Amino acid sequence: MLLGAIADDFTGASDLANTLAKGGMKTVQFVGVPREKGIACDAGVVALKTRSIAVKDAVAQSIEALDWLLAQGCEQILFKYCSTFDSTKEGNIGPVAEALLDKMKAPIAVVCPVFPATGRTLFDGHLFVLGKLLSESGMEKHPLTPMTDPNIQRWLRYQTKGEVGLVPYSTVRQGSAAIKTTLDKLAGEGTRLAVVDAVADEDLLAIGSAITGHKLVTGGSGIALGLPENFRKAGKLGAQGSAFSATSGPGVVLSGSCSNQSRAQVVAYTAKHPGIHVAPDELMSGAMSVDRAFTEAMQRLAHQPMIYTTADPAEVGDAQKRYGREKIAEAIEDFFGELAVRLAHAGARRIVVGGGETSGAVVTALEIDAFAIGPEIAPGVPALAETGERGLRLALKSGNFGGTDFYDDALGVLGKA
Ligand SMILES: Nc1ncnc2c1ncn2[C@@H]1O[C@H](COP(=O)(O)OP(=O)(O)OP(=O)(O)O)[C@@H](O)[C@H]1O
Ligand SMILES: O=C(O)[C@@H](O)C(=O)CO
Repeated sequence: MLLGAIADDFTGASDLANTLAKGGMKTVQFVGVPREKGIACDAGVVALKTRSIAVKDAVAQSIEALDWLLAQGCEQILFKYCSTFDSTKEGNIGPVAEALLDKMKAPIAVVCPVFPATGRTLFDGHLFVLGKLLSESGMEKHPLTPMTDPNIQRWLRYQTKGEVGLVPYSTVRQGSAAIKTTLDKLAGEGTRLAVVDAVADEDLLAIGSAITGHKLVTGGSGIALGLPENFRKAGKLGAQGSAFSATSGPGVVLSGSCSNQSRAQVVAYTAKHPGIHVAPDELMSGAMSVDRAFTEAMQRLAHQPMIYTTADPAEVGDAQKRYGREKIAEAIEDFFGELAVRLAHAGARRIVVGGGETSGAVVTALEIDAFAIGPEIAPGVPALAETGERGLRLALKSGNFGGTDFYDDALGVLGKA
């Protein structure tokens, strides 16, 4: 294993695995830190669910993943977080990045959430989503990590002990040598994390080349664009090949994401397929349960039903006020996890999930060990094949990824009924 990645959520892990596989690295996505040695591959992506947990737990789990990846021989480690920098002022990106730097005795790491294919760009340290400032993009209403400040340097400073630097776009556009010189200078001054501007894939390729040999890299999946080439140039990449193949069997969609794009996707999908809406009040009162949702889904299984809690920000806010943000999130995630297990047991073979936390809950409950990476369904979302005997096919969609018809497209790429 040459490149080891630690992803703070499951959709993010498959987003990164997609970029690395497309870049020509044989890539495997692991669910949590494996207990055994890894499957032979160029890049191993360990998917954690550390985005919204307590800082000390996020740090401990990330260090455990780091130790395992280093033991597999990884030369470079990538800490993958969200392209919308999902975190609170209290953590977790800064503390995890600093702990990884310390453990690896690395002088500096870049911080680059940029992902141009999905409209995430960074200029003067300010993050934009499809041309809108992060804090005006809808992300300011995120159920768990509302992003109310678009200035990534400032946001990260709340979270870190050390200084956070900036490599501005004026440097990035001069190319890889200028970026490297600036990063070396910042490192010499004691800066350990440097936010790096980028607006296009070619900027990410230049940054990728500038950070050849950096022990730690941090960012969204875009920062990985240029990394396979570094290993290729060094003659370290073998023949590529994916263990993914499509399957046949019933398909279901589980949507727990409440993002703008997810809401549009749910409307589009339920116009053509059965939709089973799960309201927080019904779930908390017991009027809706895993049993009931399962029965309703099974009656409609031939039509690829969607079970969803997706709701608009006012409804989410209401539920959070009534039950507490964490309590309602946990109840919904447990619900989706248990439901996925029941559906898989009853024959569902293709499962598409919307939302990172939701995907984490589902994949963990299904006790999947690892995934082979298949074709890209939409930017940032590959088809996945469980490596174990059961061989479920999944797609884990980040909240704001994919076009309006993503769910139909995804089930089609995973196989047929
Ligand atoms: N109706 C609802 N009311 C309150 N909370 C909800 C509701 N529906 C879902 N949630 C919770 O909101 C969170 C949504 O987060 P999730 O990561 O799944 O989606 P996302 O943030 O849009 O996706 P991503 O992180 O991939 O961008 C989950 O914890 C989920 O349980
Ligand atoms: O970077 C992104 O936007 C996604 O991979 C993600 O992490 C969303 O959960």
